[in-house]
Amino acid sequence: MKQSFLNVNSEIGKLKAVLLHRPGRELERLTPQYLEELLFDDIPWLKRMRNEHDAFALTMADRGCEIYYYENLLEEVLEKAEVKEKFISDVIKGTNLANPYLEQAIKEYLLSLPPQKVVRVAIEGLHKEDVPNLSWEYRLVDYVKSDYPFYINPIPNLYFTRDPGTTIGNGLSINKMKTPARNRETMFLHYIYKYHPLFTSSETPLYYNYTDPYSIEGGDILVLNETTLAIGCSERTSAWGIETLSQRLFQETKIDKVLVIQIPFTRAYMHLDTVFTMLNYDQFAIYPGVKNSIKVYLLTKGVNGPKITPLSSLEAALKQVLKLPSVELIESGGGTEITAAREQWNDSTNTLAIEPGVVITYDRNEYTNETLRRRGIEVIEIEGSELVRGRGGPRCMSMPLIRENL
Ligand SMILES: NC(=O)NCCC[C@H](N)C(=O)O
Repeated sequence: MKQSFLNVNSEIGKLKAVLLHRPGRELERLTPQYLEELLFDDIPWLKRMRNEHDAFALTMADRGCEIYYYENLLEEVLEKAEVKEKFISDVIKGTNLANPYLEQAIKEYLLSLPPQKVVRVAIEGLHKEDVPNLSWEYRLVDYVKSDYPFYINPIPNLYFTRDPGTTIGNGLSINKMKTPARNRETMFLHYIYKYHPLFTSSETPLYYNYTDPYSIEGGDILVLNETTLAIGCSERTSAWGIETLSQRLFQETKIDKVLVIQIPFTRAYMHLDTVFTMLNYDQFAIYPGVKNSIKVYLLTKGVNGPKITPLSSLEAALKQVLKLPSVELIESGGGTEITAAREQWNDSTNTLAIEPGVVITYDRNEYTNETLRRRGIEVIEIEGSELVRGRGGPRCMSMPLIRENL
């Protein structure tokens, strides 16, 4: 068996392959009423959003990175009839239709569609108006739920490909999402992992699965180097999720240290990478508003689970685990509290390193970008006026599959 297709041993090695999702009609199904449930704060304009996303993809491609898209990989996987049928059953299982007759009617409808259309419905959702002639045995639940517009919810967060899956070394973590709004995304990744030739023709260890009980999301996982991860303990990533993944990595891989960075549990910084990212060997971006509330713990191999050691400060912890004489924590926002908070909300700290010292950021975060440049970082700006409305930046919108080793 060939060695794994995946290879990510750092946050900053030259990016060679990445998994993206180009925003589609699922975004046009957001209405003010369901924004909170679907984890959005605003309604993006899809046409411009897609242009911005295409420019983001091109920026990476121009620097030698191969781009894979969820939609294409899924379509290829669903070419096999038996996989398509299983996939449709799993999509339906994840809905709350609550009537087996309705489930059966929707299953039959989806089975009649070609793979491309099934994938589109699985992403865009199925609005009641999409299938006006659907008929099934009506039960009380159908009357009770008649005001709800969807049979299958759209999944507008799929373009934040960072969160459902994480490449760690040559293996994969298919993450367990905190909220139902994002569960189907991880199910997609599981189908790709299980059935796509990229994975079936090689050996890829799986360290975590979406069926595991404790939540852990990719925006919280940073691969600092070959032997060290940082994992945010956050609104989305649970302490038990961190222990479980760490224990498995300690047993099965070269990883022997996990730096747990606890941040405030709040919507504005739902993942570690919304306040802290790696820019270069010894340089990091940090939102100053969390500096005083961060707590840090080191996990190492232990007897009944990882050994846990509280550490005094993030800076000291990074020096210790990376064996560096000094590290530079560069504060976002250009030195003003208000600007820092405003730019953090617009993902100033969510930088994506595409090689050491070279990052992609949103152009709107002028003060942070200027600060990074003054510290010697090459900042490549992309437009993100629409993309940002989902509360994520370049790091959130990318799942690295391959990075060159440093
Ligand atoms: N890594 C990230 O911070 N991803 C951003 C996710 C935003 C999305 N609307 C969410 O709330 O899950």
